[in-house]
Amino acid sequence: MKPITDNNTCRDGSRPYRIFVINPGATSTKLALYENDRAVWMSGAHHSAADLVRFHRSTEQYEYRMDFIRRRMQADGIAVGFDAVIGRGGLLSPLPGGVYRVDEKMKRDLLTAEMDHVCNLGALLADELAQECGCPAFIADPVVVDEMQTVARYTGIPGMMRKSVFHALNSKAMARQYASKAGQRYEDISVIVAHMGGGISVSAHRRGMVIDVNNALDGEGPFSTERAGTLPAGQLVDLCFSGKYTMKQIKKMIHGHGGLMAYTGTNDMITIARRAEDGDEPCRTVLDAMLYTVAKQIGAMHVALHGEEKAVIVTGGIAYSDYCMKRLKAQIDFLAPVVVMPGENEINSLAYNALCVLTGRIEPKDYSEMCRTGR
Ligand SMILES: Nc1ncnc2c1ncn2[C@@H]1O[C@H](COP(=O)(O)OP(=O)(O)OP(=O)(O)O)[C@@H](O)[C@H]1O
Ligand SMILES: CCCC(=O)O
Repeated sequence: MKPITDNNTCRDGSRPYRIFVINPGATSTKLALYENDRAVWMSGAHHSAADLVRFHRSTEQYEYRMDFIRRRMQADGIAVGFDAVIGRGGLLSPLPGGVYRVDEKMKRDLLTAEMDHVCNLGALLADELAQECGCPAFIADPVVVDEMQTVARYTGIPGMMRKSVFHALNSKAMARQYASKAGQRYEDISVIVAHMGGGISVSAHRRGMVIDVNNALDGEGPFSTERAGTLPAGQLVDLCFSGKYTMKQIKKMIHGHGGLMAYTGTNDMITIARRAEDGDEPCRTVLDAMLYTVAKQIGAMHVALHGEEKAVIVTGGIAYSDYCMKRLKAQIDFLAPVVVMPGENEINSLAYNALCVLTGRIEPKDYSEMCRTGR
């Protein structure tokens, strides 16, 4: 994170800003307390499948996650007294990137969101803690950031438009970090970012705007450790009408039990890569196939950017895998320099965004107003 050197204390200059960060993930909750740009407390845990199996929709996990947060805070003596609370943004209406104040409409929209993902809880959890201490709650660069160019929105069926749903927060943060290290502004360059986590999104960033990206949640693009990616439409239709599966079962094949999980029985890339390296031929072939779909998607974004990208950034948990990175790079390094930035920077960038609001460097956007006027 870029260090803050000016105007980074409370308005009266007496103490640093206290920013509480909540990042609910599919199988984890990550928490942090920042004083200005410094993390003074970090906590979090993996939630086991056994713990989560009783919940049908992610929003049903609200009490469970809030209880987890309070227990972690209590255990480490973190009192509720903050200048801002910021959470990961959820599946709202499509929005331009930026920081948004949590408001009543946002909360209602998250509770009734068509698409289900636990990131829908970020704003709701943040709001409860913020209300308790009378500070503002925010989200930043939610997964629905939509800056797609018009031609990227079309499908071959009128009325069926593509949606921009991707790892916006981390992808933009990594692209900014790359630009800053190269002595440039994110707003002045083009880059491709491949986020390889539980889902995989490959986004084309042109001068600060993501002009095209695969919908990582809804059957588009590469297949991933647990998602099916783009499927042959005709065969999918046949499967849906075969009478063998319920809608819920088909959705599970696409999202959750698809991809490498369906072929290998695990969604853990560490295990899968080890098996491939140890000579498990079927495992190696399907992993190669997944990496091939990622490489092809990167090629597509290269075209979207007219080949003007300064780099292809590869990020997310899978970017830690030397095995995967070596095999991916070999397929794409003729396009542009490949920069591997493993892991994710979500907690850090959420805190940074909140600090920018508190210090007046970012004007938070009004979600309700944005929905009403489209601006
Ligand atoms: N050191 C590592 N080597 C190889 N793979 C790793 C390593 N660490 C994590 N992974 C893999 O990364 C994947 C998870 O990545 P990440 O934590 O970015 O995803 P997530 O937060 O669960 O989902 P998403 O990023 O889609 O929201 C898992 O398949 C995990 O096995
Ligand atoms: C769409 C971004 C979140 C995910 O893939 O899990």
